[in-house]
Amino acid sequence: MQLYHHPYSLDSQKVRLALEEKGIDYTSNHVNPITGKNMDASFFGINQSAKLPVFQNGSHIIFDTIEIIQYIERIAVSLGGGDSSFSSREVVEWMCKIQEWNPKYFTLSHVPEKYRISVSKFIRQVIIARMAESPELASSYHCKLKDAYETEDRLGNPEVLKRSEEHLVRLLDEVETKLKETAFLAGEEFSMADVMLIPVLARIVLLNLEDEYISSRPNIAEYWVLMQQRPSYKKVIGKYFNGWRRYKTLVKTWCFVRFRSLLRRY
Ligand SMILES: N[C@@H](CCC(=O)N[C@@H](CS)C(=O)NCC(=O)O)C(=O)O
Repeated sequence: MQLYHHPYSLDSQKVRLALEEKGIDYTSNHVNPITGKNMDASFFGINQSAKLPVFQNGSHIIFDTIEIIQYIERIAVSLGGGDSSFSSREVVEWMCKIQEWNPKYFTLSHVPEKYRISVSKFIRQVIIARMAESPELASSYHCKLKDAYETEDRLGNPEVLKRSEEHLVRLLDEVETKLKETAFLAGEEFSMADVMLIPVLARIVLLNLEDEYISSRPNIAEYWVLMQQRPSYKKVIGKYFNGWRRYKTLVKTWCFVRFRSLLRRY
């Protein structure tokens, strides 16, 4: 089984947490969207949305995060390990609710403009270069290019950012109320609903917004401390984003983009 993912990608983190929690072995393939690796024809040819994660088991390829997690559950049940069961309706409802919040505009609006504009310009150049190399994929590359320009436009619209923030606040308020009653999001047991929520909280922390969104909600704050102690969290997220490593990962990616841009090597 192959997983195409990146440690920065929030949906990739959800799938990797599920794989770790269920104890499923897989081959890990890093595809960094910030350096435009998702636009390489070898990856883009099988996934013309260029989005991560992608899960492949033989000829079976899945692109949707929730579908991948449900497939992982089926594998775990067929292997019959310790914690192997299907998600209840309540768990699936929470999974869908969390997946409805798109972190894209919220994240980009908190990245300093200087970095955001350079990366966006770099990615557009990468798309143009890949389009010239693989003309048979030109129409799909063209869609990605259009998407990149639209993202920039939408980031200039305060309404878009306001809606994204309001959506996150509604979600967190609902989570806060639920965690007053139960230890985990969908009851007294850890579930795939928690797997979906942990990367959202980790993203908030990565953007230095913990005080505003987490510390101000005591039940989430307590839950977050516990979640960070799980081995799956440490392996999938903590390892990349704790202490100095957080800067190492970011600086490495930024240097790659700057260097390639200076050399005009896309
Ligand atoms: N297929 C995914 C989409 C996941 C997604 O939006 N991935 C982001 C990273 S978390 C991505 O790959 N963005 C790169 C791009 O759009 O080019 C789903 O479950 O909805």
